[in-house]
Amino acid sequence: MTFALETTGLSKSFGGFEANADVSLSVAKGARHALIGPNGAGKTTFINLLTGVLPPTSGSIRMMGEDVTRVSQQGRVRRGMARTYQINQLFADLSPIETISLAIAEREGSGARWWNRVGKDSAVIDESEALLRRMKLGAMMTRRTATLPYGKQRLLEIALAMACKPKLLLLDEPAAGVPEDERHDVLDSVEALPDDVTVLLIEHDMELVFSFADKISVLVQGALYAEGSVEEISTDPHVKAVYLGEDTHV
Ligand SMILES: Nc1ncnc2c1ncn2[C@@H]1O[C@H](COP(=O)(O)OP(=O)(O)OP(=O)(O)O)[C@@H](O)[C@H]1O
Repeated sequence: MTFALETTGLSKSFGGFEANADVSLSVAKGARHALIGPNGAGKTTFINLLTGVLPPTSGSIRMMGEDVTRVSQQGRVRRGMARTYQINQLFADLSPIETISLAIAEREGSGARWWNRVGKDSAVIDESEALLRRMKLGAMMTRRTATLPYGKQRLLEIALAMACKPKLLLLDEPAAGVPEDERHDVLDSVEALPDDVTVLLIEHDMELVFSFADKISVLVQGALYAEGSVEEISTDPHVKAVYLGEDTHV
């Protein structure tokens, strides 16, 4: 079987400290896979290895069957990998429609040309508007990004990743910092992502993980600790003991 993503024995050491230890994880094509684990378990390090931000100490990464362990960050993006970040990294002075149109034009190889004739390429504008509506940003697409509610800014980050037309989307804590009254917009939008996009979600919000995932992997102290369905992981006494505790909002 060809997986959308497959790591084999992936390890990363910082000095003598092993942040990822022999992680072999397979994400099926079209999966809704969640990676959970306590603070400091090595989730962000793992994403940084997947995206090529950090080189692994050992092990390999395959994407759609191809070994990408030594492929650059840009090369992985070209092969269909997109990520969102834990920290908001948007252009504060642009509107969502400008941000997404620029990303789509860039994808189509006409970034600078499009920028010189803002608003003239109707195919780019149409695709941007459709994407923004799908991400519940339709009513705010012309506002300055800096003035959007925080939850909407997080949705714009996902829309920006989706503008690359990814095959594999890595979502790094999309609900982190989102106020309670905006959380459901994020949950709904993540659930409405297209079926043909494989999604690996890193998240502390267990309500989002349990409603979204068809498979969950648990990372503890850099190593894979358990894997299974929502039912299996949510009822596993060992996982509960090391991670979930009494409260599902860790
Ligand atoms: N560049 C680095 N140099 C040294 N140690 C690092 C580096 N990056 C991460 N670490 C350490 O590796 C461990 C795993 O960190 P990481 O950020 O990957 O965990 P995490 O599971 O994403 O945590 P959180 O849920 O808090 O974001 C931590 O102990 C961290 O201090």
